[in-house]
Amino acid sequence: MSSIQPPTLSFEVFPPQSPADRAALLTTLDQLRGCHPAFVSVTYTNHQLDYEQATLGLAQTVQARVGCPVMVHLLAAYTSKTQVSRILADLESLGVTQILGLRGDLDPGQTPGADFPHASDLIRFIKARNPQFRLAGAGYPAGHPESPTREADLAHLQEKVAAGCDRVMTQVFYDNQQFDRFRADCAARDITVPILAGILPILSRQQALRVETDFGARLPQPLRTRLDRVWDDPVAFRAVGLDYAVEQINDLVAHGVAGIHLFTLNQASTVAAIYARTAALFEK
Ligand SMILES: NC(=O)C1=CN([C@@H]2O[C@H](COP(=O)(O)OP(=O)(O)OC[C@H]3O[C@@H](n4cnc5c(N)ncnc54)[C@H](O)[C@@H]3O)[C@@H](O)[C@H]2O)C=CC1
Ligand SMILES: Nc1nc(=O)c2c([nH]1)NC[C@@H]1CN(c3ccc(C(=O)N[C@@H](CCC(=O)O)C(=O)O)cc3)CN21
Repeated sequence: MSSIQPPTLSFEVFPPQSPADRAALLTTLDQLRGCHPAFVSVTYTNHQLDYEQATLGLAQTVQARVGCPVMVHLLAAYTSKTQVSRILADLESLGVTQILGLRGDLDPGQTPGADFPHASDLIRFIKARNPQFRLAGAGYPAGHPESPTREADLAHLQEKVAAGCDRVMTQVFYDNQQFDRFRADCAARDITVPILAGILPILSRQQALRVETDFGARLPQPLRTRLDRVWDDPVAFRAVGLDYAVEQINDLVAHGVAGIHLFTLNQASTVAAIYARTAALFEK
């Protein structure tokens, strides 16, 4: 008998911006309920939205509709200590116990605040104020685009873990060997917390271009070749992207990944397509 734990399966959703988007999201949440997620994460990537209303509002909806634990994203760069303290109190009253502590993307038109220059500063602050929260931090299999070296980036990740993260969630990636190297590098630095692999299926041409420019991911040549062949056929393109994500997940699980975190982009059809082909791999 193998005593190896099956990996966890978790999902990311984001606050909708229109009534039509909200309706689609609710369908997605109903779909997620049937996937028995270990948790669902709720982003805050749009600074135009009110955090309490958008992220905390959606956190409540997920709790009610999916019935699983929620992890909220909290961004350090534009948030003050006073705001974080208020948000932590709100999270406590909502029963949300998990936080992904990020610096977040910098907006060229907006000067970041001085309280939390890096994610580790936010994570340390939360742990000191409220140790019962479970914190996660972001990891970069390809290295963070702003980091001078991969080494520097790993040192910063180590700092986040020392500050109190009990899990690492990776940036999207398409090269599993890169992920395996990242895992080995983490282990060599005594980063022993579970590393959850962030998976974003490439379902459109726009997405293929975007993951490289915005997220610093590299598309390996075999994937490029497969996408190139269907470049002008959106339906076939989507099928290739889904196939690749399923292959990627299978291979990561075969290599003992701690968990898969699927970026759903709030699309029920994406969740359904991936889950139908991978459900047996995960803990229930
Ligand atoms: N993975 C995810 O789910 C999401 C990720 N993001 C990412 O958030 C990124 C930044 O957030 P985090 O990774 O949480 O930020 P971070 O603060 O850990 O790292 C940001 C950059 O600063 C560097 N850095 C970290 N600590 C440092 C220190 N003490 N001294 C000098 N440099 C240091 C890092 O190496 C990296 O280049 C964005 O660029 C974006 O990629 C944003 C939303 C969601
Ligand atoms: N640098 C960075 N910023 C992030 O916000 C971020 C990451 N990395 N990595 C992990 C996840 C992935 N995120 C993503 C991934 C894709 C889209 C995206 O393609 N959005 C579509 C709209 C989707 C829709 O509304 O259906 C877009 O065209 O912007 C958005 C956020 C957010 N997270």
